[in-house]
Amino acid sequence: MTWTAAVAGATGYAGGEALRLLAAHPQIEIGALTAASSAGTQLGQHHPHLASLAGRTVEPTEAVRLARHDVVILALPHGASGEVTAAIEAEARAAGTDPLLIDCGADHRLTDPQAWAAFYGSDYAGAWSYGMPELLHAGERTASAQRAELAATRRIAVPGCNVTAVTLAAQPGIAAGLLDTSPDAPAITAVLAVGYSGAGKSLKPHLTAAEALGSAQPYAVGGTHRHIPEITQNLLVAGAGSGAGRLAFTPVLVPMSRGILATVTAPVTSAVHDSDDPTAMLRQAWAQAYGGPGEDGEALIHLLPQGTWPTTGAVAGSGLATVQVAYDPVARAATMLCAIDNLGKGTASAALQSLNLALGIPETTGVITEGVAP
Ligand SMILES: NC(=O)C1=CN([C@@H]2O[C@H](COP(=O)(O)OP(=O)(O)OC[C@H]3O[C@@H](n4cnc5c(N)ncnc54)[C@H](OP(=O)(O)O)[C@@H]3O)[C@@H](O)[C@H]2O)C=CC1
Ligand SMILES: CC(=O)N[C@@H](CCC(=O)OP(=O)(O)O)C(=O)O
Repeated sequence: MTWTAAVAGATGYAGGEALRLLAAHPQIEIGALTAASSAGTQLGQHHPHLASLAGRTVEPTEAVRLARHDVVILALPHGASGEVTAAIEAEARAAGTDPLLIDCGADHRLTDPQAWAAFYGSDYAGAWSYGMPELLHAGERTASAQRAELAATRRIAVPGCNVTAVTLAAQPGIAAGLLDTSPDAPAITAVLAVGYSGAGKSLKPHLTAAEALGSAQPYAVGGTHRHIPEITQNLLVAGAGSGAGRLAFTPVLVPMSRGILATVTAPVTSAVHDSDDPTAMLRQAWAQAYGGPGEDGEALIHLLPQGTWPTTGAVAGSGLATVQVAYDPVARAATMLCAIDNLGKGTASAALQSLNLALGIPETTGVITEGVAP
């Protein structure tokens, strides 16, 4: 069986990566490609690497063009996609169609309208099923509840890329009750090295080569990044206590086109630091969630052998995440790392996994499971 898929925001980075994967998906036929200012141009002008789609004409983003497809992937600026998804739903109701809608933007991720208002400010568009199949729910040691939800939904919100890296790094320790997230515990701290493509393709002075090459640039410092409530939301789903609400999050732009390396530290419980082998205790929880090195487990999340560290280079171009956890006896903390490609596991691969689950086909169909090196 095949399904038609349209991509809105096709000329952007996230839309382009979704198309790269869809073009190789055996059960997807690519339909309308839409955008805004670039409507009327050919896709090859924007994505010369997408050879099979180079001659396709970019259309305006209009609900009537999108709603006739089986699947619509939206990769639009946040705030824009909420309006477009509402228009597609209205058009689909009128036409008697029921497209699977997958939004790569932030508009449908947050379940708390107040968190949306505090960090985004535009009208709240409502929460959809969260497109992270590996998200652990409280009480789970391997992920199944989120997969079940995605298999039964027609509306999917793809996670933010920084959120994905932090959540995958830390959630096994939360779900196993090994991290101290009690109300008075020290804050969880996340510092991320992030690549430029996370900021989208539009021209920004701080992203020109003259400003960015050879320089590391922190941004959204001091509790202001809009991904903070989304990370907290995930950690609470995984079973965190209210202390997880005091997440200290600092992203730093570094000179690479793609990639995120998240380093997350959190205090461990007394059960961990009083144990004979805290490292083994921590690693066991991560291995249970994802599978240990060389073992079966999550197909796209790899716990590395002890003492080896995730790198962005090893996951570039793929849908993989690599993770590691170490015990810091001086800080009485777990140091947890995760590397992803922001456009891979951070966007398009997560969208494709969710699409596959919702259509009832094997979850990793079309997802790239090997990196590119050097
Ligand atoms: N880049 C990343 O790593 C990640 C991005 N995302 C999310 O994906 C979405 C897209 O991001 P990204 O690809 O980086 O952004 P880009 O700026 O690269 O692309 C934006 C796309 O949206 C189109 N567009 C802009 N405004 C409108 C509008 N009002 N109506 C219709 N189309 C519009 C643009 O068309 P045109 O070229 O014609 O202007 C372009 O195709 C965002 O919500 C982003 O937050 C999520 C995770 C990671
Ligand atoms: C480098 C850079 O600017 N990165 C973006 C992350 C983009 C992302 O995750 O997308 P959403 O907008 O869909 O949440 C940021 O930090 O805001």
